[in-house]
Amino acid sequence: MTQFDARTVPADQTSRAALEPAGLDYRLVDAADTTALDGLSRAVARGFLESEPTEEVLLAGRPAQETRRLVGVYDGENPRVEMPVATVGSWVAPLTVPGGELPMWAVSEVTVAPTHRRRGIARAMLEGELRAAAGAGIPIAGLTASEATIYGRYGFGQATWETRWTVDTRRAGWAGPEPEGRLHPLDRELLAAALGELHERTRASRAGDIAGWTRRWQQIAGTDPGEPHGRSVRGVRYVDAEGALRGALAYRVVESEVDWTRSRLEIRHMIGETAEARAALWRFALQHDLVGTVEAGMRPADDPLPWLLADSRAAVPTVQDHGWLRILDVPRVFAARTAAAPLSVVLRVGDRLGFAEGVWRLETTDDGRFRATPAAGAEAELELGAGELSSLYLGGVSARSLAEAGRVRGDLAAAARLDEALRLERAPHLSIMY
Ligand SMILES: CC(=O)SCCNC(=O)CCNC(=O)[C@H](O)C(C)(C)COP(=O)(O)OP(=O)(O)OC[C@H]1O[C@@H](n2cnc3c(N)ncnc32)[C@H](O)[C@@H]1OP(=O)(O)O
Repeated sequence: MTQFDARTVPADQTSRAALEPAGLDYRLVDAADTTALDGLSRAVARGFLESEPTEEVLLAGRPAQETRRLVGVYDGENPRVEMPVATVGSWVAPLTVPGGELPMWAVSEVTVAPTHRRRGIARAMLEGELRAAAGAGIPIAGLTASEATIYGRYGFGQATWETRWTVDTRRAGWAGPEPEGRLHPLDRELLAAALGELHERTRASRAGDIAGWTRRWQQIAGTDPGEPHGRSVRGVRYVDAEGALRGALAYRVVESEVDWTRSRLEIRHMIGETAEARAALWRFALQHDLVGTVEAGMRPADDPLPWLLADSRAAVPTVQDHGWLRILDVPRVFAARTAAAPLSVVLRVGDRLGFAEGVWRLETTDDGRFRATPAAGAEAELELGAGELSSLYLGGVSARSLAEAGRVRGDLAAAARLDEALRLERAPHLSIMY
């Protein structure tokens, strides 16, 4: 799928007008103007509590920034004129959905300077992003959030979750298969390349994943100059019995000063194209010498890890929201999705910003997809908000759970039918931060 270039979408005039009376200038940043680009990147680093970026770090960040639609909000009284007081960066990325792919407006780099917080700047920026995306015909937006409390108000809903594992390696043992392939150490440059290659080959197999980009792999592999622990990153690859690359692991070992045999191995990223590769990489981490604890974040909800261990209680999971989605075009997102069971249900969707608002008949087609059509006048069986509909879309949470929490209202039998149709074989999963 050729991706739409978000940089061609002009600044949203409603947001511009909302901020102007406060002396704030909301505008697109021209990435060819390196002073403006670096000013924005410095503001992003401040917003994300990072140290002041060096020239080398700014230079390394430019190629990725240049591909994004960057918005800065400028305060004319600011002594650093090139540094915005608020930022947002977006691009259009392919999002894997059950049965295909959708162009997704990826929202990132949302920051407001601590001196300018809670004056409605983030609201203007986020609503501006959604209007820009919808106006450009992009049917869904997505993001990963620093806090779970920020984005529900704009109609985003949690759609994928990450499991963080903490494993006591002494207790774990191994009950999984003995892989037939081989492991090889990789230096960091090769590791970045292997992660990028494997991600591109595997991302279509999990609903909720999106395409990566070069700098993301360089950051994970530790070759990016902005990575605080870059030089301590290590890598291995797994090749199958035929010699084909099937998996890669980026990790770091943090030495224990009190007991050298109880160091901590942090998994920064693990990709296995096959179950065998995933098992081999887990086994490598768990049996690493001098390691007492293995930690791994951003793992899917259905990771087989506990089943690979002799003692499943050695692996302790913590679950947290990870990927958030925001449906902008109800008929298009559902037409892109396959269904697990036949369905016909009427939904009333509330959306303060209007994009998903309405009464919709959601049904399945003869070719096993969904079809959403306006059904004004029909009696709604379920009522929910745009955020809840976005959470349900990938099948990662059930309508029945949301109904129990009061987030979906109406007929529980209709909620059960909706769940049957949205159900997936594999848990949806987003494997990177963006
Ligand atoms: C996709 C990403 O980039 S995730 C990264 C988000 N950024 C960060 O975490 C960096 C640090 N934080 C910040 O820069 C800012 O605090 C932001 C961007 C989170 C919020 O910016 P602000 O301009 O202060 O928000 P704004 O004034 O527009 O608030 C809009 C609404 O969100 C609420 N809100 C803002 N921040 C938060 C928060 N952290 N938690 C809960 N509610 C919040 C406000 O109370 C307001 O509520 P309302 O519905 O009653 O109007």
